[in-house]
Order: sequence, then C-alpha cells, then structure tokens
Amino acid sequence: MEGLMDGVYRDEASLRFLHPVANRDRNVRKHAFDAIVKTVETWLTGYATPFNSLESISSVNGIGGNIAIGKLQERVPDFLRLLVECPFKDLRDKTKCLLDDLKKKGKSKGLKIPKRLNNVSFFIPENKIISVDTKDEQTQMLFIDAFIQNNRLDHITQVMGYHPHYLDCFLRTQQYLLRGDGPLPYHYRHYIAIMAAGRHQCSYLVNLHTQEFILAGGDPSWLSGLHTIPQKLRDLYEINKILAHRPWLISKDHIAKLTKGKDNWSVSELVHALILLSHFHALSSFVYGCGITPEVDHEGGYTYSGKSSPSNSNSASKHSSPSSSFSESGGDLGIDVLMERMKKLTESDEINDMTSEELLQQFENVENQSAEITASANIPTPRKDVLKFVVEPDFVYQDFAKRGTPCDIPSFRAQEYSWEDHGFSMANRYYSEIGTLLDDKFTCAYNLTYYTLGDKMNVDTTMFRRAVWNYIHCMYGIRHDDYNYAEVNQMLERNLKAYIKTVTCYPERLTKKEYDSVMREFKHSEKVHVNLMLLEARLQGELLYSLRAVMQHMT
Ligand SMILES: CC(C)C[C@H](N)C(=O)O
Repeated sequence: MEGLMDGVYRDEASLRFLHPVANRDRNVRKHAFDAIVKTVETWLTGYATPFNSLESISSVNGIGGNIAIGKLQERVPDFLRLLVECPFKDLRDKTKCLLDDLKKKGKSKGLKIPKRLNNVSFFIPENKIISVDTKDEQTQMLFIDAFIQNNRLDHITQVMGYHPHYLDCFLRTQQYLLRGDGPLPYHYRHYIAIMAAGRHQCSYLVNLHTQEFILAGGDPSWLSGLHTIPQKLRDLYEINKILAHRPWLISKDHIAKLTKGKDNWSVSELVHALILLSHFHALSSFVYGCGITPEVDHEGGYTYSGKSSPSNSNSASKHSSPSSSFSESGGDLGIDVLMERMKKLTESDEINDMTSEELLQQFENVENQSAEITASANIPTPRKDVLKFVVEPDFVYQDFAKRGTPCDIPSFRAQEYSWEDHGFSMANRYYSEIGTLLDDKFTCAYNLTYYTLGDKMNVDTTMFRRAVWNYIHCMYGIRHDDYNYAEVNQMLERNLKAYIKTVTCYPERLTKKEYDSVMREFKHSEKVHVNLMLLEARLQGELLYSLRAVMQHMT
C-alpha cells in the first residue's frame, strides 16, 4: 500500500508542478502531457481499485498533509479541470478529450469527475470576463505567464485581464515577491501570505497559498495553525494585525522588538515580510471587491452532483443582507452628473485661492465624515479552517478620526514621508529591486486611464480617480497637502464611499447587492479598475507607515 501511495504521491506532486506542461515550447508541452496521459491510464487500468484504496488513507505525511490528500482520486480530474482552462489551446483540447474518456472509463471504478461550481466572479457575468483564449495578444501572453508562474490561470489574473498593462506589473511584482531572489525562504513567503489573508478571512488566498506552501517544501504540520510554527514567524503576527487594520499604530518600537533577541529578523527579512503582508492584505480587498470565486479545486469551487452548472448565484449573492447600510436611494451620481462636476471643478481652480489651514480643514471634514459612514453591516461568521491562522479576529479597522487620545497620533503628511522620495529607496535598499517593481505598479495603477466613462469617450477622469485614491489614504490618516479634499465629496457619493470603505477596511463584509448598487453606469472593467486603485492605494498606505517605522528605527 505504501508503495502505491508513494507512487501516486510523487506523481501527484509532479502533476501539481505543472511546469513542464506549462511550457512555452509546444514540444515540451506535448511530451509532458503524454506523460500525464500515461499516468492517468495506469491509474485507471493498472490497479484493481486504486482509487478506493487511496480513499482509506485519510492523511499523508509529507506533501499534502492537511490538504485533503485522502481525496487523491478526486485530484486527478481536478488537475485536469485546471488544464481545461489553461491558456494553451492544444493542451485545452487534449485535456477535454482525456476528461471525456475518464468520465466513461472512470464510472465503473467509482471515479467522480468534479464539475465547476462557479464562474470566475460572483459579481461579473461570465460572458463579460476576458476569455482564456482571448484574441488580444498581450493579454494572452500574460495569461500564459500567470499560468506558468502560478501553476494555474487563477481567477484573480483572469479578472485583472481587463487591464493588461496593470496585470503585467502585478504579475512581475508578485512573482518576484514569492519566487524571486529575496531574503526569506520560499515556504516562509507563502506562510506569511496565509497569515495576511487570514486577517480578512480570505479563504481564497489561504487555500491558494496553502498549496503553494506545500509545493515550496513547507512542513505540513504548520498548517494546523499558528501554535505549530516557529517562534520567529509567530513574532510577526502582532505587526501583521496592526498593519492590516490600524497601520498608524506602527512605531519604531515594533521594528526594534523584531530585530533584536534570539530568533530575530534581519532588517532585510523584515522588509520582505512587511511587503508580503501588505501585498496580501490589499489583495484580499481585491478578491472580495470583485467577488472572486473559489478555484475549481478548492472547497466551494466544485461539485459532484450532476445538476449544478456554473452560475453567478453563489454564496456572495445570497448574502444580500436586509440590514445593509447602503441606502437604496443612495444617489448613485450617474455618469452625466459626474462629468458635469468634473468640468466645473476643473474650471474653478479653487485650490489656488485656499490657505493651507482651509485645506487642512477640508481634509479633516472628509475624515470625520468618513467616520460617520458605516461600512457594510453584513458580518460573516469566520470559517474554522481560516481561524486557525488568526489571532484576535475581533481586532478590526477603527476610524482614524476616532483614534482617541491616549496616544494622540497626528495625520501622516505624505509630503514628509512619501513613496517617491522615501519609501521607494528604502524598499530598494533592504530588498533590492522591489522598490522599482512596486513603483512601476503604483504609477501604473495611479495613472491608468482609457479616457472613457461608461459609454462615453474622450473623458478626462483624473479627478474621479484622484478622489478614490486620496479617499483611501484619508481613511488611513494619510494627507496629501496639495489636494483639495472638497473634491472627494463632489466625486464620491455616500454609497460609493461606503463601498470603498467596506472593500478597503472590511472587505469580507461586501455583498453582491452592494457591488451592484454603486457605479451603476460603469462597465464591469471600470469597477475592477476602481478595485485596482483600491488595492494599490491601500498597499501604499500600509507601506508608508511600516517603511517610515523602519527608517525611524535605523536612524
Ligand atoms: C475607473 C474609471 C472611471 C476609469 C475610466 N474608464 C478611465 O478610463 O479613466
């Protein structure tokens, strides 16, 4: 039995390592695929009841550990399901045939073929999503890149496919953070991703990186929860928690504490970790903000019952809570009104007449108003499998305006510590190249425009986009003193502010109803665009606080 298990087990591991199949070279792909076909055929014919005997193995040490390895027989079709949606046409077609074959032959052996349960997003109809075999060459290449990097074409990538220029920056940075040169061991990086995603109970990212952690050679016992991990990694938890919800509380003392003592962090390792944490906090916002669905091989992503065909009517859409704090009459501005206001504001040139006190006052107004806006009231019950990676799940965002006195924290002046002048070089110094990669990504997200608004062409949307970006920083207490915050109130109506606040600060609470109720005349690609800005502004906000603390510690 052990021999069989070992054999399948190794194959499983190599299957999961799609690299040879995910190769740009057609011949390499063919070769690798033939090997898979052979493996599957051996499984189907070589043993009397290979799948049944595997079923009795409930847990396997080594690779797999906690990830339902007992369901190995389900994984083969799983894996094939992933390939059905890969960006290589030749492979897709072949896989379809193989799956059909498997369906026929497998039945008599009790083999169950999973069906995809969801589309890519709970919010965006499938026919509006960029298809795997898109004719757009740049996007197609990026999908291939993503497939090669991540061993799959994940739903995040596919949704970001609306914005190829951004996707390019995103994939480059993420690849570097997770698999490039850097001070932290690979399995640490994925575990840190899990810890970060846990702050928002983002099981999508937790599942993805649980698998990656194993593939990177991580010890499966760590997946039973935080109590099993090395002290050094556990020490990171406090800063993870603060950074995710109240980054203004981070001080140089946190950095000092981590960088001294027995199991200490080097400053380089810490900078790597801080960037990973912020990346995955912000990515959790994106996952919820766009209603990303579980992957086909993740819990909630597949079904064995014959009935279900992909639909958008999954959990998230059922969430629509009656007590939503988004008002029905929330007054979605509509594109015409928005354009009208942008035009007026551009002509008025008001900021030149304002004193710095008045500008400060405007900032404080928006900040105080933001504290009055309740985010979504739909508070989900945390899932047990994610909770094991979470300490103090009740520690959540608190309005910056309500931070209270014991430690009266002033707002963060972006002019005194900015990404461009300080954060960027700080990041590069301790973790080479990352500053440049992040900078490209920030610049891309900040400036991205197609000069369109819904169906309208040739529109300068700068003002709207600035308002979104600066509003997010405002919720974190970050102030740009060359910006007139009165514009935020002109550009963003109350429901949209509530949406932005929910997705940035409490993403796990967002419902489909809320997604639908804002930016009604925008295209889905534009709503995703707003979510990209949200991701990046949040990420930058967290980094400004943590890198400033590192700097203060070093000087
Ligand atoms: C988020 C959207 C309002 C962006 C707009 N479509 C543009 O091209 O700038």
